[in-house]
Amino acid sequence: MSILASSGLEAIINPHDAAPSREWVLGHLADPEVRGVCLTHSQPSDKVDDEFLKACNENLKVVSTFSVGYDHIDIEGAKRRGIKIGHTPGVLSDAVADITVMLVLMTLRRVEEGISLVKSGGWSKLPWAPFILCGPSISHPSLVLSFLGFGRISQHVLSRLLAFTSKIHPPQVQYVSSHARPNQMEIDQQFSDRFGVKVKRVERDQLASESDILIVLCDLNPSTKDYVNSEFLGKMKRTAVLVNAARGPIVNSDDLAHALSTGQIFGAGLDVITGEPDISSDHPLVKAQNCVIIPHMGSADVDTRKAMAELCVRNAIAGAKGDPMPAMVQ
Ligand SMILES: O=CC(=O)O
Repeated sequence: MSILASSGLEAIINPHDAAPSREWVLGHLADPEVRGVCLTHSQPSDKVDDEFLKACNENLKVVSTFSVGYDHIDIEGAKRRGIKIGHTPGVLSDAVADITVMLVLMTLRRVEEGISLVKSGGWSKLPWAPFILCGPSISHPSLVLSFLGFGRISQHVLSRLLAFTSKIHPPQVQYVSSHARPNQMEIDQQFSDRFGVKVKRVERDQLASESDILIVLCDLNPSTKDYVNSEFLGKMKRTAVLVNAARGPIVNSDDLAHALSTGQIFGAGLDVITGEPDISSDHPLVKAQNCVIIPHMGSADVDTRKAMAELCVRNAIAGAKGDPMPAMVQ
């Protein structure tokens, strides 16, 4: 029996194999029989804003998002109305870490350029030379590997990347987190012991100027929006690569496009981009040969999506019944 069937609750399911209209969503929210709603982070119909919250009938107890991120939800507004929020942390960490590592390697090794060369028929015209299509080495002896945000997914990425970096000269690992903790040295020592390399929290300037590989995996919130802007990019090494697998607006797209076209940084790998999914083929970042862009598919493996679906539904059922939710946003 499915989790839903055994819950004794009834579900109203979007009948179309496409995003529902906003009207359809808002219309159902008003129904006093509706106690909870499952939604995603990627559809305009699913934005939990003032309009959404005002449409909710007063018996609605829970909004459960099929995502770990919840920047599409007005958390404070929901709390004021007594609505709990569920999300899907943990179950997607491996899948997102896999795709992040893929973007790191593709960006360093100029795979975007290589693929376009083959597809455009340009390969046979390319004279071979020792440094043709070469990029910075991931096993470079003084590699600095950095993270903007060092939560679950970043830590999964670090474990994977350490399989590629030099064993003789291990990389230095640094990260920025929202604020230093009183026991920061102890925390960093625990990370260092766990990963077998030196891990330390640094400030923004150091993150910008010292990174060879910078991976963005933090929440989008007012303090991280446009965090990577022209001033930040201007401090980065010309050989550095940037990977964003978190949310588009953390990296300013215009500033990144400029940094890539002027050689201010070596390359970028993006699973997310401001304005997605409405990104045209003449967007400067899409056109940039030193930028790999994929359409926000970090968690897109079958087992992960099944696990996310299950957690999302379990959160909704528990929230609707007033039971403790498996993964509630605090
Ligand atoms: O971006 C994906 C998610 O938040 O799950």
